[in-house]
Amino acid sequence: MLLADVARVSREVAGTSARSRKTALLAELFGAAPPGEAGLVISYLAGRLPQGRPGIGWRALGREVAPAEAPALTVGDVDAAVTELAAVAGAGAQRERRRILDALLGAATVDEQAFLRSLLSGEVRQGALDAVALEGVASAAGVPAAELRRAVMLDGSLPRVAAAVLAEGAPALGGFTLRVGRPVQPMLAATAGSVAEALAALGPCAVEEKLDGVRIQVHRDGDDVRVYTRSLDEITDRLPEVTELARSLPGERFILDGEVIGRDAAGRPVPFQQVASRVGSRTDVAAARRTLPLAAFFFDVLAIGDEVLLDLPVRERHAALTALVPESARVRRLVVEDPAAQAAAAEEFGTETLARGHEGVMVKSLGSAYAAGRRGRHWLKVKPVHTLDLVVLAAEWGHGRRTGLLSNLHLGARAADGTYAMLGKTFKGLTDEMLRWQTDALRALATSDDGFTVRVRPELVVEIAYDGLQRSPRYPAGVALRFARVLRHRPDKTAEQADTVETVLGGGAAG
Ligand SMILES: Nc1ncnc2c1ncn2[C@@H]1O[C@H](COP(=O)(O)OP(=O)(O)OP(=O)(O)O)[C@@H](O)[C@H]1O
Repeated sequence: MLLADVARVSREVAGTSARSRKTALLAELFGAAPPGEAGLVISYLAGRLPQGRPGIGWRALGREVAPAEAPALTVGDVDAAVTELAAVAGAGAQRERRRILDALLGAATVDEQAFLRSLLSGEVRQGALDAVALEGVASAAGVPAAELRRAVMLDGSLPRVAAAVLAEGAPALGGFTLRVGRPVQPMLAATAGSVAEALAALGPCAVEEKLDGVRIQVHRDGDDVRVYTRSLDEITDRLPEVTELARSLPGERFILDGEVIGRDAAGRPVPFQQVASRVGSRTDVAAARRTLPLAAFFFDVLAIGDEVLLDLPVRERHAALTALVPESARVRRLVVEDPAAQAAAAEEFGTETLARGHEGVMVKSLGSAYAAGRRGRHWLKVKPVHTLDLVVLAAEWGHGRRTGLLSNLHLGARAADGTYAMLGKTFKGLTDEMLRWQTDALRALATSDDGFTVRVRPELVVEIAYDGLQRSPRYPAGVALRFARVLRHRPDKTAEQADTVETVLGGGAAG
């Protein structure tokens, strides 16, 4: 398929607000794409490169290259060039990348060049497009969107499922089922203001301790154990203690959902930052393990043997979990069959969980299924501090002790049209280590630098605490954050998972 067709449809989809029209445009494009290329087309439309972002600076991308007269470049050509770019390493890498880039841009028309530049720079990340693309694929392949959505949820990749269903039609969907070794999008939680509010909303429920660590999905198939993060990255090698635990359990094949935390000598949980830094470090895992051993606590089981448990209610999944995992490796929980009679006990469970140093509680409806990849209202988190996940839009160079470091962050929430509305700035809460880390991370995302402010691609998510909102005509949403402070960077989250202006204004933060 010609890149020109993808670039044209991308423009048309961005230019129309009617969802049905967007779906029709995409269905037509997917119908015309060879099934083998459909996955690439979807990725490009959403602004994603399957190879990840190649290390090309905005300067190199911005240079002028004489365009081709007529469109001839195919998406396959682009994919080959990006693969080549990604493989370049060693001395002279920059020159070699430039050569490949220039050849690619030189083969593209003016319109295609514009599309390629935004694709390679990552400026256009249309996360919202996946949902419409899914409907477009369903329509092009003649399958119900709900069935396609389930297959994508189980497989984790729309491009892969789309390629199969466009080639083989509905029968291909049966091939996508939960498999050990293929991570599934974790279920997410919404927020409740208090334990009482959560009980009132859910009825019979389980109140669980909410551990502030790193989410893990553990797959075991015989001796083969794999551990994935919530963004489905494999981290098996970094967590030998989890692998050992999984191998010791009385089941040959299963998928578990849980959290790893670190504990101090007194058994209290250590701050999240320490756990994240342990999980993030690839070097000398054995030494890191000695310094901070981690412990896994499971709260759900998604499959045992050939049986997929996702559609079973919490009550039954938990019975299966109890049979598989000893109490010492499960999160503590209180079953509340009768919310009216057990309100005080639930409240006390929450207070006691906080006293033991945990973040809050998770309240889960006993009758609910596991909604993978969804933030349903069946899991409600209750935390004393309200937080937001916002996207860094720019950062200002620091002064004094912070000279040479990117400090003051410009924070934005997702707006309905796919852009980001700035809600304020903050440099509070950042430790020296966080400043160094964010300076490197933001430099890699830079799109411009005027000596004061570095503008960046909107990709880095930070979790902030704030005291409330104040009216502010200077900001696009008409409000600004009061006393925002950074709690942590969230490289495990994508900008599409950040909070929206709507949640911020509604006061019901998702985080
Ligand atoms: N008992 C539990 N049940 C479910 N999740 C738990 C539990 N204890 C801790 N967690 C963690 O809480 C996370 C959800 O809460 P929270 O919203 O605070 O986290 P987050 O990482 O900011 O994610 P998000 O805001 O996207 O839900 C889960 O992803 C999981 O890592």
